[in-house]
Amino acid sequence: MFPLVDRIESGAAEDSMATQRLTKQNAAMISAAVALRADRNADALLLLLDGSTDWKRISELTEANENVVIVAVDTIEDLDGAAEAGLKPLALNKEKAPLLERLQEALLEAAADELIKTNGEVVAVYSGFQQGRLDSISHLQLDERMRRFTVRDLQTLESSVPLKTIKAVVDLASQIGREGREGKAVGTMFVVGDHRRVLEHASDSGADPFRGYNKKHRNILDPKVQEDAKEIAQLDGAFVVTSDGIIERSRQMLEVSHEDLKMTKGLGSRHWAAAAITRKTKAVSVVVSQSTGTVRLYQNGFLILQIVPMDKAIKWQEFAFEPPPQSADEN
Ligand SMILES: Nc1ncnc2c1ncn2[C@@H]1O[C@H](COP(=O)(O)OP(=O)(O)OP(=O)(O)O)[C@@H](O)[C@H]1O
Repeated sequence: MFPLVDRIESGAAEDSMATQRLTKQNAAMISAAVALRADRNADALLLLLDGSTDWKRISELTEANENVVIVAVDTIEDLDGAAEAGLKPLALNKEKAPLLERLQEALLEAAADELIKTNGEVVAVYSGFQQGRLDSISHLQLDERMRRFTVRDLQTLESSVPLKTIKAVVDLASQIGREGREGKAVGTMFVVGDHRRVLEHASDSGADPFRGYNKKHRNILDPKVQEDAKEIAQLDGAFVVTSDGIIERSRQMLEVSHEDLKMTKGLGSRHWAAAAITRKTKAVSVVVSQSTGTVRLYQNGFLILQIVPMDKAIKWQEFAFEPPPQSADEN
């Protein structure tokens, strides 16, 4: 009659799974957040948890049958049973990332899945200071500028490249645009799909660090490969990616004429090349602007999507007090 309970119990018994205990403290914090959500009439409640838990109990505590309750953990396995309990499960795949990055990713994913509006309000509960102990509640007002293409937007592109690949590339590009590398803004380009024809218009701009590796180590859906790509994105040239997500080449200069293209003023040669290659081939290109962090996606020579980055996430470790410059005092 209650297969859900069985599943939670058998799941919790597996050693490999991370769990979040529902202590009295944790339950009290969740109840407080539920009250705050109701008081503020926020769109959703977000529980950022360290692992699997008693989803049925969470569902009862949060009155999930009447409200949008998002439960975010790092791995999909830990969410087993959450959807059946009436919760909205989100796998972040951001293990060991700083808290704010996980929180931001949860909000972005929730907006992309249309669980919350990009200008909505969310009450979030999370462990801000001590793992496993829900000690913090935030009432967040999302920014109008939080734009991320929704899955529906992307589906219009699926004709030439599978949605899974485009989503992974756009996610990676958005991260590069938002985070840069070692404090510096980074611009880059990914040309995805129809790679043989793309390569007819490409030449090496330098030694290609991906060359010679087997496919497993070039799969852009793999988080480790994404980290490698972030490093290489600092170098000149484009990534050429197959439609199933394998980085075929990196550091490629594209040579394509763009005489017949119409483009927004102010965009430079990277953007022109990105648009032009999608005119000559069936590829989709995803460009990160170094100057603004904006991600643009081109298909058939046209701009299809534009994702303006959210305000950069605050990183605690980068906080350092700097006295105001002398000249400011003198003015
Ligand atoms: N044809 C091309 N193929 C691949 N990469 C290119 C091409 N043209 C330019 N780039 C890359 O783009 C970099 C920046 O060029 P440019 O400033 O003209 O581009 P942009 O479109 O204004 O981009 P951004 O907004 O990032 O500054 C170059 O250093 C080079 O790495």
